Amino acid sequence: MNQEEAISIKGVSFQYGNRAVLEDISLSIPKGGFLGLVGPNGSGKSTLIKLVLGLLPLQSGEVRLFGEQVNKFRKWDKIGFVSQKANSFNSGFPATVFEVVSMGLYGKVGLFRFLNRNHKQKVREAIEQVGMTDYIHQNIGELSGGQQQRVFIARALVSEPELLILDEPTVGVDVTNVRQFYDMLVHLNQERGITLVMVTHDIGAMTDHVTDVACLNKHLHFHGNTADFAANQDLSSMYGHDVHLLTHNHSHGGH
Ligand SMILES: Nc1ncnc2c1ncn2[C@@H]1O[C@H](COP(=O)(O)OP(=O)(O)OP(=O)(O)O)[C@@H](O)[C@H]1O
Repeated sequence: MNQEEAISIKGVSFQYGNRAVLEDISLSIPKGGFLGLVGPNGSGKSTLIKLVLGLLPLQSGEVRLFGEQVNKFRKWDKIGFVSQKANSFNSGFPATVFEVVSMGLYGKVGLFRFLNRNHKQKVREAIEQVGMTDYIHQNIGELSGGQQQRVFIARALVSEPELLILDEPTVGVDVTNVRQFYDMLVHLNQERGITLVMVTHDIGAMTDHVTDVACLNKHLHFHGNTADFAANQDLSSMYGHDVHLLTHNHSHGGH
């Protein structure tokens, strides 16, 4: 058992009915890492995340969180999760940014109206960490997709997690804001030391920011640092990195 690992996955296979979707996955994420988990539609990414979060029962293999087996793990406030379906509030939803982020403390304080000064300060700090202080009293439904995602990250941050798992957080975020969004994640990772796992299709922006990449398609095809991923021509083109290189060259005058 290694206490330096936030997540340790060993020999995990999973099937829905008799259909195998994960086969013999072994992958560990050190504390302080920033992993991008990539793979095509239906490759098993969400299934793997659900197994890590204890939302699906293990069929074979082992998952440990901070050294503890997932089925015995109890310190769920160490782990934040933001799903791709998070930003689905309509414009009439009657809750402000402050109220939505406060919900991240419900596990601790029971009800919103019982928030004490210390809790309110934590809520304000989480909102500041994601750069949304100017919108603190605005209704969540009136914000853009990218702004809503920031608010959901603040809600996950308010209980001061050590590990944050993000499932396709840039879906619905427009291209110009994606880079800022990644910059914010890098800040959380480097300045706050929060371990990040990010499931994404967005290979281009992702490889500029994460430290490690895992490529999943039922099997784990690759796990290593970003430079090794980029240097592997077969993997890069299979998982879309060539698209990024073309765009990159173009933005430097098409040389
Ligand atoms: N509850 C379920 N019952 C049966 N099959 C499922 C279930 N959930 C997912 N699957 C199937 O398992 C496979 C893996 O799904 P999963 O959601 O893990 O993939 P994914 O990589 O997250 O996909 P996407 O990128 O499209 O979100 C898919 O073929 C999917 O149809």
